[in-house]
Amino acid sequence: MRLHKNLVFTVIDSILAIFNDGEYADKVVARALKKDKRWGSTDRKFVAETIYEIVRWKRLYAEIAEVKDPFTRDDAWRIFAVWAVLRGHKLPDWKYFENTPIRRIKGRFDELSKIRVFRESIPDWMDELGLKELGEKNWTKEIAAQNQQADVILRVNTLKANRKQVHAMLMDLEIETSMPDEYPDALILKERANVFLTDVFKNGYFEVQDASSQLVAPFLEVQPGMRVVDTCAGAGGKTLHIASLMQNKGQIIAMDIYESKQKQLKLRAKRNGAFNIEYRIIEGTKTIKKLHDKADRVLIDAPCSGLGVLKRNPDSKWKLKPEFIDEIRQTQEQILLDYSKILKPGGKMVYATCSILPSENEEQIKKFLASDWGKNFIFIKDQKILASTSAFDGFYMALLERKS
Ligand SMILES: C[S@@+](CC[C@H](N)C(=O)[O-])C[C@H]1O[C@@H](n2cnc3c(N)ncnc32)[C@H](O)[C@@H]1O
Repeated sequence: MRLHKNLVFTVIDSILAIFNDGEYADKVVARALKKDKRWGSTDRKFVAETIYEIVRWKRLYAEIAEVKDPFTRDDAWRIFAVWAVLRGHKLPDWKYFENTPIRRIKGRFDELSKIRVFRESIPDWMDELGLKELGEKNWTKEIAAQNQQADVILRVNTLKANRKQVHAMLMDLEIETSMPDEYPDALILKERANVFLTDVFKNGYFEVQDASSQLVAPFLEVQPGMRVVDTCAGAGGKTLHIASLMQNKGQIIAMDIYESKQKQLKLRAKRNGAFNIEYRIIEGTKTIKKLHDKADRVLIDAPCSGLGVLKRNPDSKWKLKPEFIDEIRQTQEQILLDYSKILKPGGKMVYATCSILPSENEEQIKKFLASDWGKNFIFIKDQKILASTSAFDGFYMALLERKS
């Protein structure tokens, strides 16, 4: 594809906003795509994918381009030139590309590809953490897998239709999907498409949700008629899945500390036709105490480092800080102790994260079970999902039962 100036200018503006102004890549991409109504699907694809690729490979490209944070506009052009050369584009005769050292770029790429932090384009601290927690062999495979572009995966809303029906509805719109055996409600897009624009989406027949994430709600073993508390519901990816598994029978209490996320969940629930959800904002310990011993099932989809979902959020490589991971581990520990009290004796609870670090996952569960309160619980099973073994997001989930 020929490089078009207005598309490339948009990419340059966008990467500067992400790298220098700390903006989130998804928001910047959404804004960039609204810039010019005349752009066709190929143009939009170029803008979105190029921004994400440059974000993903920032450290490698900056090293090859010999530029350092914070980037000037000229630096951003040099980074772009590295991207273009490595992707095999013929550089147009624009002034920004004068004197681009094409052979040197390729040579530096070959050299730096021998060193993991550059090849996989990650900060040193992240590499050290991954090595310490997963060991050399697993970390090397895992970080490589997390640098692949993520598939677009849908979860069929079985309150409205079954998977075959939604597959057919999308086929009518020339959106081809596959139906993986191990994920009963999932449809995987064969080619990327903006599914949010379809009436099938607007009428609530599916949500976009990674395949690994789709394993969490079934892990909780919910049944229609139960009382289920989703303690960290956020915008409700898992709440909506639980609602469909419960066939709208029983009660779901969706909680979070942020009202803005709950607002999104309310809109999604309406679209999905999920009627059995009550909403609560956690304002302090009182909100939790009122629910002590009341639930058949509790889901703790805990806040975490997100180190299992770098495919989807490559800018986390640059935004995440080790201090944040230390803090979030403490939050996880506290949440497990506090929110597990919501469970009735005999009830079951799932603790889940989208992290691949044992210190946020199985080690948190071990610590909980060894605590005074944790002695009231039985460990039933857990599942550790790496992106390198599943081809989907990295996730962890553990099922515990409160003793009767
Ligand atoms: C992994 S996200 C949840 C994703 C959501 N369950 C879904 O499936 O879409 C973790 C959520 O925990 C919330 N959170 C952070 N600290 C919390 C706390 N102390 N109590 C409850 N929720 C908290 C965050 O606002 C965030 O929405």
